[in-house]
Amino acid sequence: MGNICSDGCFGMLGGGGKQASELKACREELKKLIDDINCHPILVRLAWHDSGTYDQRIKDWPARGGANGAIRFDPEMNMGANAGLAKARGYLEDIQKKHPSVSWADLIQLASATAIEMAGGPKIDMKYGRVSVTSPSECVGPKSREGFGGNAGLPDAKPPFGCGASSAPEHLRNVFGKKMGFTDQEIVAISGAHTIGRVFKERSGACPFGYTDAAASKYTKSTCVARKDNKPKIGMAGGAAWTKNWLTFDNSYYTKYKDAMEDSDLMWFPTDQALHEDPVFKPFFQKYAEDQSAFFADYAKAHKKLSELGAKWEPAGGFKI
Ligand code: HEM
Repeated sequence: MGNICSDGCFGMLGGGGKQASELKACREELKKLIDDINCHPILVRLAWHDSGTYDQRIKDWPARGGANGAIRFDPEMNMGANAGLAKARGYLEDIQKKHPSVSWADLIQLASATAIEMAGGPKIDMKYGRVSVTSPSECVGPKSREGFGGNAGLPDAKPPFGCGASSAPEHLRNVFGKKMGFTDQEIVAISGAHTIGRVFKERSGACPFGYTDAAASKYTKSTCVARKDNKPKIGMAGGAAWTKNWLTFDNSYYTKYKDAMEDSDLMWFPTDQALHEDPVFKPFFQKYAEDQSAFFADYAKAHKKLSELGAKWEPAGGFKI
């Protein structure tokens, strides 16, 4: 019989103490921030790019990368793949100053999980207690990942792929499989995060749409409605999204991919296309299109895994809030 206390008992016994109550206070502040300025997507991206440096082939912390808060320091923040994310760090800075016992690594992951839920996505079974790195010298270098040309092995949306892969499926498996330890099914599930968010000319440069109404796509102008509750506000106008309701977390990334491929005001990268063309990815893509609850269940598991990659825990095993 499994040990039912392996993770959860810290939470059940009130483990984490002051940190747990401070994290709950942060969560309330995050909810208000997200509701006010609609920054759900950029918070999700910040957390994924903190975790996304993780390399399972490296054993030492923090050299192995992952969810350790290193993205807040310039050596990582200034990597090309992180363009635009300093804005999200700024949002969290004020909250962290008010709650210094909460680690940056935890705050970043809490913000992302809260953003997913607030956009209408699944509740993620998160745990906390991640230790944060404390200085820029603990960041991983852009070229530190064997087989990857830069960005600590974060993915490229289009060729040429920094790992030398000749196709998008091969690139996804190099990044998420070989480096980070995800299965093919988990790759398809976690990619569904693109059901929210946008691409900006000024950040990744991966689309012609940029800041302001003048440079926005049809679906990202300040008059557009994208939230699940249909509130008429989107935060900053501009960029282009994968879905029309890009502040709502649902399975439209899978159900409406043909729209995204055909409509020049929507985004669909070769790495998105790989998921419905590769013979092993495709059945999972179809399953998530047919069954939103299956997507939510698998997304929540993959997101939890991503949020814990490379982390060092205090107390050991972490705690629930
Ligand atoms: C499959 C590999 C992936 C590639 C190639 C990729 C690429 C990109 C690119 C180019 C952008 C636009 C950034 C900008 O211009 O501001 C973006 C945005 C975004 N990505 Fe990904 N991504 C990948 C996987 C993921 C994963 C695993 C997640 C989360 C779990 C994620 C979450 C997001 C979110 C939420 C945004 C929107 C950010 C915003 O609106 O500010 N992506 N991604």
